[in-house]
Amino acid sequence: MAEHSGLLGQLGWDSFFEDQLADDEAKLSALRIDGVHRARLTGLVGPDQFDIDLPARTDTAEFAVGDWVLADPLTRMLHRRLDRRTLLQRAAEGKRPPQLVAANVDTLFIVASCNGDFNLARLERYLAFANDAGTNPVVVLTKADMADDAQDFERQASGLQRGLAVILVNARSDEAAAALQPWCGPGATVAVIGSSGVGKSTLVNTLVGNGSQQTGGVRESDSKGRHTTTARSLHAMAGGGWVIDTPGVRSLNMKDLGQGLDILFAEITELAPNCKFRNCTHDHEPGCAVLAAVAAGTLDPDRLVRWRKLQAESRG
Ligand SMILES: Nc1nc2c(ncn2[C@@H]2O[C@H](COP(=O)(O)OP(=O)(O)OP(=O)(O)O)[C@@H](O)[C@H]2O)c(=O)[nH]1
Ligand SMILES: [Zn+2]
Repeated sequence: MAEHSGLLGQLGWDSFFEDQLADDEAKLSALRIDGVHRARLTGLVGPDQFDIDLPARTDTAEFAVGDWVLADPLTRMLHRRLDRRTLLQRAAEGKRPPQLVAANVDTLFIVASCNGDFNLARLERYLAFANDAGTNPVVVLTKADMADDAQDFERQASGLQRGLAVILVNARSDEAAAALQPWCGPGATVAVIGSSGVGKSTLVNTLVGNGSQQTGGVRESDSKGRHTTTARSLHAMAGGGWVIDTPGVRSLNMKDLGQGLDILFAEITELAPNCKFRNCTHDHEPGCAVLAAVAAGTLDPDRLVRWRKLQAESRG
């Protein structure tokens, strides 16, 4: 697969995927899935998009945009999907399995704006979701150009999780792309989530560049050399790397977000072993280290209330 290493690397290929190859798989092509349809998958090899030939009974619902697959280099017949580094998924109704939304996203830009819609509990849910998916969350606070005290929003968001990066931007300005460049660049994959109207489209357009919603010069041709038009889900960013923007990512809602709480609430998680009872709910129990921390003023009582609520939901 050496002949592809440059192009593959730009698409996000690295040793995590390379190490999964068996000896007899070295001659296969690696493609990055950029389109998942009912009976069809498309994948990128460098800048070229191909239809992937699917064996009978392949369920495309088992694939997500951002997945890496191996295929025959000539026929593009699917061989197998590689293990994922990260996976964004949505809770389904009832006992149905979760719906796959995007795979191998390195960084999730959680977008909120510096105005009356700003809501810490909502940000916590998005953070829990990012943690659960295995992605690195970065909070992007838009409309900083319209706020009287944008730093105050930044301060509040920064307190939500240890080591959390919080970036103030005007999503309409190219400076936003520069500020987010540490998480972009060749080989990086990002996705953007957040409530309606916070500036997700605006931010994606700024990251892609040139004011166009275009796709970074991706050519479209199927295995027979026919040109096809497919809604693109993986957009090349001007500074390198890819942003996944799909209806699936955009419509993630609160119901989908209730896991990954241990990382988000590390200050609570770390106190719990000091509680007298192993199954302490930090609500009323004697000898509770968490309640003691609240009483001592070292733990924010609002955080405990929100933790309890999310905890109950995630068990729900
Ligand atoms: N001044 C300013 N306006 C912004 C900024 N970000 C977004 N906007 C404006 O806010 C409005 C909503 O932005 P969108 O990008 O459509 O928001 P969205 O999150 O994609 O919204 P949905 O499609 O409903 O999910 C638009 O009019 C943008 O121009 C910003 O940082 N500063
Ligand atoms: Zn306790």
